[in-house]
Amino acid sequence: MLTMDDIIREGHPTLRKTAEPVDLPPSQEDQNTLNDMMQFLVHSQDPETAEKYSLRPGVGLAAPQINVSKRMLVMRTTDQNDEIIEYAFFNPKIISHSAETTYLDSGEGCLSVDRNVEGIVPRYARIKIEAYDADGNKVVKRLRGFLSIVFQHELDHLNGIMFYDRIEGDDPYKKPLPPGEIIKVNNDDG
Ligand SMILES: CC(C)(C)[C@H](NC(=O)Nc1cc(F)cc(F)c1)C(=O)N(CC(=O)NO)CC1CCCC1
Ligand SMILES: [Zn+2]
Repeated sequence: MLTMDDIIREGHPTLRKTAEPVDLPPSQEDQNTLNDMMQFLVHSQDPETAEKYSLRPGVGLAAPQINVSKRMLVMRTTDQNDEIIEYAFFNPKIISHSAETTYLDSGEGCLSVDRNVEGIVPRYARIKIEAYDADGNKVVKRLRGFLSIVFQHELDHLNGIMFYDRIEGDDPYKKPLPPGEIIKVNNDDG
């Protein structure tokens, strides 16, 4: 089973690489890896197992975080109706998104980051995604809310992006403008 020892931490070069697409239909090895990743989330969300193995309660995990530079990610969380939602995807991508952005008031953390980083992480509020499930079947889904945030955080890991890359350096708590706001541009040769 995967434990925190298998999760690489910031500074490890794999976290800054762009992960390679997975050949489809997926190999037995890639299917096993995706399953191991989902089991990590299941174990991390079970209080007894999490305590026994000192697991942080994960809601998402991307393959580069276990030093597998392949385009695979898993998510396990509850939706608006408090139902458990499990997504295990090969070659996920965002095919369209809202202009509107959203963010977690508490900011974000990461299983690969052993420190608190303050600040707003702007994410698209609603996204339409395309991916291939554990059996290699194409899925198209629309995500919003927390599910949308988790997916975007995990997808960033496939492109070598860490959540704090998206925090505005000068003003970490700067709230993103709602779409349609007039943005004043200084025409400095005017
Ligand atoms: C790093 C950790 C803090 C364990 C984080 N969990 C988390 O954010 N849980 C959470 C947040 C809520 F807003 C409400 C709630 F019920 C539970 C997490 O698993 N990840 C996954 C990760 O590091 N993937 O690479 C970080 C999250 C930050 C935003 C989305 C994923
Ligand atoms: Zn992360």
